[in-house]
Amino acid sequence: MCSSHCGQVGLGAHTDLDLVTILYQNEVNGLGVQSSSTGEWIDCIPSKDSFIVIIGESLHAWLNGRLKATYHRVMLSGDKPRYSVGLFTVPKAGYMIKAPEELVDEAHPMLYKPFDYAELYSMRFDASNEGRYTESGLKGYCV
Ligand SMILES: O=C(O)CCC(=O)C(=O)O
Ligand SMILES: [Fe+2]
Repeated sequence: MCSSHCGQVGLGAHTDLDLVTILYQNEVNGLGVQSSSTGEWIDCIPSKDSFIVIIGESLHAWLNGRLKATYHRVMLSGDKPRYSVGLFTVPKAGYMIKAPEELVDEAHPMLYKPFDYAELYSMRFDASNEGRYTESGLKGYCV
């Protein structure tokens, strides 16, 4: 059975800005991840005792694009409440995120200029919070 909000977006499509996010949810699904190759949305159906690991934009930049930041969203379904807790790993303010030399060469030019995570974060999550769902906070900020 599906209530009136079924199929509505609970949390819009976004990437996380941090390094890595670790999510744990109750047994009500709703999280979807987008395939970076096909654009297709894939329902995430974790087993009861598993964690979901999401690559954030900062790790994507630090690894000079070797891993992609995952677009994800939450869709509403059913009547049971969904609970989800997240551990967001973030660099301390003042530390610069910069791809190491080993990952930068002619075939892999540096994708992003070095940046301070705290500044990137405050740009996206300003008072309006509108930046939360911008395409990529990182691209606007430090390409
Ligand atoms: O509710 C979830 O499982 C995802 C939450 C999320 O993507 C976020 O807080 O950035
Ligand atoms: Fe997220």
